[in-house]
Amino acid sequence: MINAPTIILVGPMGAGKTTIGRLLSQHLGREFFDSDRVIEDNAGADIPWIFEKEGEEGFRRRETHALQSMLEQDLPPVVLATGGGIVMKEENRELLKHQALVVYLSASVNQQLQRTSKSNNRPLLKQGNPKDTLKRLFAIRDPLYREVASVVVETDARHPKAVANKVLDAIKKYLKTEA
Ligand SMILES: Nc1ncnc2c1ncn2[C@@H]1O[C@H](COP(=O)(O)OP(=O)(O)O)[C@@H](O)[C@H]1O
Ligand SMILES: O=C(O)C1=C[C@@H](OP(=O)(O)O)[C@@H](O)[C@H](O)C1
Ligand SMILES: [Mg+2]
Repeated sequence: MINAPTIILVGPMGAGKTTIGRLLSQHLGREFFDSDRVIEDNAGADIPWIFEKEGEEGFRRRETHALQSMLEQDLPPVVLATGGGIVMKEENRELLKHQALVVYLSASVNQQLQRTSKSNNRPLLKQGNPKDTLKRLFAIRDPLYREVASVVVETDARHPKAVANKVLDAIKKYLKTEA
């Protein structure tokens, strides 16, 4: 068990935030949340529906609200997976930097493409060429993920369990240097 604050996973679509977050929460005996699920539960609708009816702007408003309400609650430390675009708003980045231990799960564009190709629920990858979109988003967002993260873990060609172990090791190392 480690004595860390709330752990928040950031990174691009397909980095494995949802998958690794769940594994980490099980390992740490903590509750697991995913901001995308919180948004869907609050809206009573899924993400494609929200994008269709309210546009990306509406989704981002809901995302900030979900992040704020999660971090404002006086919960014991949890594991929170976020959506890939959470770093786009400065107010979100400020919350992330100051309220949690943030882990950036990084992945190459090819790996992101492979991992996102099986599902149909990411509206940003439904318009245009998905590889070009992922490349464009990576150029904008990679520096923002690095800005908010205390720890960066590369996920390419690693089984989810191996990634989760790597994250735990990286967190322990980070906490030691902070102590
Ligand atoms: N390290 C990994 N190796 C292989 N497949 C992975 C890995 N991490 C996640 N996946 C798979 O990739 C897909 C996307 O993962 P997900 O956790 O939803 O990513 P994110 O939440 O970052 O978009 C899922 O099908 C998941 O099972
Ligand atoms: O990168 C993004 O802007 C998005 C990522 C998605 O989450 P995942 O990163 O878990 O796929 C989801 O929040 C939404 O489709 C928008
Ligand atoms: Mg996810």
